[in-house]
Amino acid sequence: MKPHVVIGTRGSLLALRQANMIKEALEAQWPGLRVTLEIIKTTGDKILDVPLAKVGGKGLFVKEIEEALMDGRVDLAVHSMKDVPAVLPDPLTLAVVPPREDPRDVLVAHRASGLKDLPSGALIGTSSLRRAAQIRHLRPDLRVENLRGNLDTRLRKVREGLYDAVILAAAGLRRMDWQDAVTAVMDAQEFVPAIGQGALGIEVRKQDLAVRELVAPLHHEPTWRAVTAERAFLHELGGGCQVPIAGHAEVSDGTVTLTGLVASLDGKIVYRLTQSASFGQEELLGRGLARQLLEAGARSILESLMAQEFLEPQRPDC
Ligand SMILES: NCc1[nH]cc(CCC(=O)O)c1CC(=O)O
Repeated sequence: MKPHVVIGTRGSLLALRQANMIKEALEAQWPGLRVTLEIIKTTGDKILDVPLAKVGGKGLFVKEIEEALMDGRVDLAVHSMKDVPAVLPDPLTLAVVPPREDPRDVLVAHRASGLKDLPSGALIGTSSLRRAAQIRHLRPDLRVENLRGNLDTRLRKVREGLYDAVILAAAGLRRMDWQDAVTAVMDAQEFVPAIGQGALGIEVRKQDLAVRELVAPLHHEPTWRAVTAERAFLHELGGGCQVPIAGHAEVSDGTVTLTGLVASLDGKIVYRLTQSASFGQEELLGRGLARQLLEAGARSILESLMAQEFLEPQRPDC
């Protein structure tokens, strides 16, 4: 057995927490194994004052970590699946997807019990086009402003009253043990989460069989099926962070059920479909749902967004 493995991770509190969860799981599984963390600063961590949709390049939060993997500086990378682009560099692979945390979005509000009772004109902070479009669709009377930064920064800005509310992933708050901040949990059908939200992915060198064997016990098949369907959907749409795309799959009784959504930036147009398929058909399910949404009208939304000069195709979801 390999005596020592190095995990590459971003340096945010959430990324470190997630990397430590995997470190602890590996150490519990393999007594005597030494696991250390190597913090890597990514482009997404360096550029904080620009909306994610306008920061260039794909795999904003993963690229530098993938380089460290390919150089052999680290042996595995722990990512939030929603930051991982649909296509990985050839020498690397997603070896393992551990059990998913709550995939839903939550509202953290200053003085309200949910999205429905925020006063007209209330200011919502989010950097995600997906969240902004869905807020505007449900509550066109609210104001949405770009807000980036790590979880702790965003929570502080609501607490200090700079925003009336923010939308965050339940998973991040739960992993940090900050779920007390949650005002309301959004229904995943009504407010569709990001592709891969709540799931982690462990990326490794394809050829590194020793590391693949070490991480194999952390794999969770149902999560893998759900995330595979969601990512096939994203890939077929050719989309990412610069378009309001959402996708959420659930797994039960041999069936995967996928809901996909494409919206216009202003939230006025929303295309949403739900479909099921049997185990083994996850890729087809995701691709098929994407094609149906494109036919239904999503194609014209995507084309007009791609035509805008600051946008480029194939970017990660956020
Ligand atoms: N965009 C940053 C990011 N990447 C993953 C999570 C949450 C954890 C997860 O989805 O697993 C978050 C924070 C958020 O969106 O609130």
